[in-house]
Amino acid sequence: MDPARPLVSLRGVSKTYQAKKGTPVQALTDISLDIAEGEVVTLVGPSGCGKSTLLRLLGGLHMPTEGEMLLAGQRHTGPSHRIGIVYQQPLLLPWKNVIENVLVPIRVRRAKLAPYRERARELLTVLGLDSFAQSYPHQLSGGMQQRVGIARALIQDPEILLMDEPFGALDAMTRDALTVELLRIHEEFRTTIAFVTHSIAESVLLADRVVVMTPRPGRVAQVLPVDLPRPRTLEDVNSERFGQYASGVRTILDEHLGKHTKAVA
Ligand SMILES: Nc1ncnc2c1ncn2[C@@H]1O[C@H](COP(=O)(O)OP(=O)(O)OP(=O)(O)O)[C@@H](O)[C@H]1O
Repeated sequence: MDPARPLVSLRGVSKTYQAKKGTPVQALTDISLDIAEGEVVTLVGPSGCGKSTLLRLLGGLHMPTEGEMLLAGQRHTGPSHRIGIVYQQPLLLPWKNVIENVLVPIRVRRAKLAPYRERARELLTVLGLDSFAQSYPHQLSGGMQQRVGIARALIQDPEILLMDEPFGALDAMTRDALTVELLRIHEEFRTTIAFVTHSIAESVLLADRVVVMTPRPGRVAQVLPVDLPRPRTLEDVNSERFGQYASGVRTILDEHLGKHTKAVA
């Protein structure tokens, strides 16, 4: 990481939602965080602490109430094709086949499709979906649909990939398979990733740094560097060092939450 030139920089960022009726909700307060190019940062914290809000700010989908956000040194003021987003539900268009779903962001930008078709096929191959390019979403399992969502987020070669509990709705085995897939994608493309999860194990396995957040209004409780060698595999979760990192994250969560955490091992 080159701290002198982070890809993303948040300085004193706060976010308050103004309800039409009722009291405003302060979701985040005074977040300062740098994310370096190629880095994987995972965000963990109790339910409602503002993780998704932070990701929406990074995605330019919401603006902070206070503070400053920079993307590659420029003020970050809205959505951009330089940012790919993967949600918990992939929300594929049911009337379009897999390859057309992957190409949706290109259509939305009204860019020429032809140069991206080859890229879409490459991504489907990387994600093990090459023989499903012409299939429709209802013909795919939940894990396969999420892979399409990941390919769709990668189609524009984003500088940063934002992932909001992308594997949270999947069964444990599919979740493990996709975690391995994501590690492989990161090895191959070195995409910068910000990843929200409730799983401490997932947060440690993926991360260069785990950002542990406090209960709402979310602040950064602590940033924990994870110095495990890459490439990583699922086997790594059995190592002693992995266990130490995981219990480090749990201790910080417990300090800030008591025992009321939704996080799981
Ligand atoms: N659009 C909105 N308008 C008003 N309040 C909102 C809005 N979005 C989120 N909130 C509130 O902001 C707080 C943070 O929500 P957010 O979804 O960012 O938390 P989270 O950490 O991602 O939660 P979870 O882990 O349960 O997904 C919550 O109290 C939530 O009710």
